[in-house]
Amino acid sequence: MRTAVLVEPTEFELQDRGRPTPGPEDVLVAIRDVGICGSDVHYYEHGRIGDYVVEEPLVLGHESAGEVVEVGENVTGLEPGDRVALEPGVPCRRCAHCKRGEYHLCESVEFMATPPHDGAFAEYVSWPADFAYELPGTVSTVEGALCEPLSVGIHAARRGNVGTGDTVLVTGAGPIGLLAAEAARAAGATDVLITDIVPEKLEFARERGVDRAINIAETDLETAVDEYTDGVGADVVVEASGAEASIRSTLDGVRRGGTVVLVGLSDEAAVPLDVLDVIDNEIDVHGSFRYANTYPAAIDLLADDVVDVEGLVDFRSPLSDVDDAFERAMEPTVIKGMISVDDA
Ligand SMILES: NC(=O)c1ccc[n+]([C@@H]2O[C@H](COP(=O)([O-])OP(=O)(O)OC[C@H]3O[C@@H](n4cnc5c(N)ncnc54)[C@H](O)[C@@H]3O)[C@@H](O)[C@H]2O)c1
Ligand SMILES: C[C@@H](O)[C@H](N)C(=O)O
Repeated sequence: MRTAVLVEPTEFELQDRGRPTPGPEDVLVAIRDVGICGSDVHYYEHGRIGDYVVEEPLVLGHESAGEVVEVGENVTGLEPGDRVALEPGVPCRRCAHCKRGEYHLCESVEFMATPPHDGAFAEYVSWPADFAYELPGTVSTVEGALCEPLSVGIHAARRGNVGTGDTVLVTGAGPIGLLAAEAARAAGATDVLITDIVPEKLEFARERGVDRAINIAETDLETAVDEYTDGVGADVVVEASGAEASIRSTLDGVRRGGTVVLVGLSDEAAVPLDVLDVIDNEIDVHGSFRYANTYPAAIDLLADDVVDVEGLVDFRSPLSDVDDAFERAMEPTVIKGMISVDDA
């Protein structure tokens, strides 16, 4: 099977690899669509993300969906011909975190395209059937693949306990910020504000329906949020840029007694936050890492046309053009590039 393998930073090789054989609990999936995530681009450019270092050739891509072509002998509920979205992180299912339902925190999770685990830029992937979610007829495999970043957004909204009537400020209008904003809206937020420093990103966010798009390169965040909220501040701030200045400014946007959810991954592990501000104003600061139990909700949001993920897609490239696709994905105005594996 054709497989795009990152052999060196900025160098993919199209290899012919053996088609995997599904184990008794697995499904063999003919991959159709795979999103290019910022983390894929980071591995492509730098060969590492923090402590995760690409030491052996690695197959990237963890936002994927396709068609089941074979099922293991113990698999029930899925059959050849079903279209599925693949949840990329498979936990041990036995540890205390798994048993509490927070399986994304499992220390033994194997996450696609995170060294040393291969991802989905390949014609076939064998995957545990309980992490393959059937897509209804109205949900495309492009949408199925983008259940992954949508899941990050849903989890962030859940971590922020976003509720009916809330005002939510999202910082950073990349795919994660946009989908966090739309997940917040779906959770009941009636006012959604977003920031960025790239005018095209802000214009796009406006077109997708945010109530206020703030260019933080030109406008003071606190002033803009105060103006919108009559000096109260946002109930929930979701930080989705990873920029240090933005992480620090979350406390300027949140109301007293509100919640800050940190999603964006800073290049620096330590970012100063004013803890006296946190204490005095009783701010809840929550980390948000990947997701658990979100795929069914993501699929429902797509099936019900509550969230439009296809509108985020700037281009779709065949697997054979993976190098070019990654170069395009790095352009600052691009939101989402996709690889169409079956078009190769
Ligand atoms: N915690 C998790 O589970 C998780 C999952 C996926 C991604 N992430 C992280 O979330 C962040 C967003 O991911 P993405 O794919 O949307 O990235 P992205 O780079 O496409 O988007 C980030 C956006 O932030 C904007 N930005 C930069 N500086 C800013 C500032 N000072 N204020 C406001 N906006 C600013 C950029 O212009 C860009 O539009 C990244 O840091 C990524 O690593 C975290
Ligand atoms: C969650 C996922 O989108 C992220 N890129 C990760 O590797 O954790």
